[in-house]
Amino acid sequence: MMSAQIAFIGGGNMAASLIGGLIQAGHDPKRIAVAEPNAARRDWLRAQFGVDVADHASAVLDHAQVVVPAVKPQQMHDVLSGLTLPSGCVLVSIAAGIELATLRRWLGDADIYLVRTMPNTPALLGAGIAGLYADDTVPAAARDLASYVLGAAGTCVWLDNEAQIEAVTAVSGSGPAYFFLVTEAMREVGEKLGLRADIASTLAVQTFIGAAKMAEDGLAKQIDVAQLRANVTSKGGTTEAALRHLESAGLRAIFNDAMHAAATRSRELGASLAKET
Ligand SMILES: NC(=O)C1=CN([C@@H]2O[C@H](COP(=O)(O)OP(=O)(O)OC[C@H]3O[C@@H](n4cnc5c(N)ncnc54)[C@H](O)[C@@H]3O)[C@@H](O)[C@H]2O)C=CC1
Ligand SMILES: O=C(O)[C@@H]1CCC=N1
Repeated sequence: MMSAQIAFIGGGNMAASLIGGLIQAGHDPKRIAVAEPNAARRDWLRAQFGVDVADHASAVLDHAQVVVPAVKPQQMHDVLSGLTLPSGCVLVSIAAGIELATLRRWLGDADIYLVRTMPNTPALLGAGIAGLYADDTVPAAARDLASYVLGAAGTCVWLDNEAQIEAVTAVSGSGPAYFFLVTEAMREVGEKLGLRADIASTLAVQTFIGAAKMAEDGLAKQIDVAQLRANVTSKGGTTEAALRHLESAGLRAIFNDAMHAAATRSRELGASLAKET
């Protein structure tokens, strides 16, 4: 698998995260080719990763065993409908919302295997998690290639049905942003409480990192995050005062609404793009 030729169409945030993960896992950068229309971004990709870059998709598809279109969902139809894909390759979709049936329609009668996935940006550091789905027509070898590309950048979870990708999008695809927002808020309040900006920022980010490491350790040792939270919360203490406020202000309901909005948006995106094309 380390010798697989992998083509990315689009070299933006998510492509860079997956490429970073692959290279960190030892994949030869010369066996990764990226098509990216933006010249400054091409220079950055070359300098950062040592991968082959081109300005056009057709220039990166030669001998590709895996093709990852990493453009915005709204650009996907134009990009895919103009492509001649190598026969037998695996197309790994990372696009939010777009259903396999729509992708298949856009690709016409291309003789390829389709895998729909939802990764996340911590892939850049090998700390990603992705949900993957393929239908019964996709053989094990093709699934293994998709697992290799996303697994190089973190953990892979295969799903039972395609609709579950929407839930994955709401939890882990968009999820890093929720934690970043909380960290931003904590940093701002730290300043309001009298800390220097740089100190508030370091405290908030390092707390996020420390809590994430404890949660990871808990996952391995089967200590639930609710238990970890309880361990911080002394009876009658400061954490209890803060958590009581978060709970009574409806934090769980806010997350419920926010994550349902993400899942709904995924469905809407898919439906509107399917209708337009
Ligand atoms: N950013 C994230 O956290 C995640 C994004 N995704 C999915 O990844 C895909 C890409 O998203 P981002 O990387 O965030 O977007 P982005 O905007 O950072 O990257 C898109 C890249 O595609 C390039 N591009 C535009 N037209 C092109 C064309 N015709 N041919 C080749 N390249 C072209 C752009 O110049 C840009 O560099 C989307 O479909 C999104 O749903 C999935 C999971 C997480
Ligand atoms: O915001 C988005 O649409 C993409 C998909 C998941 C994370 N970013």
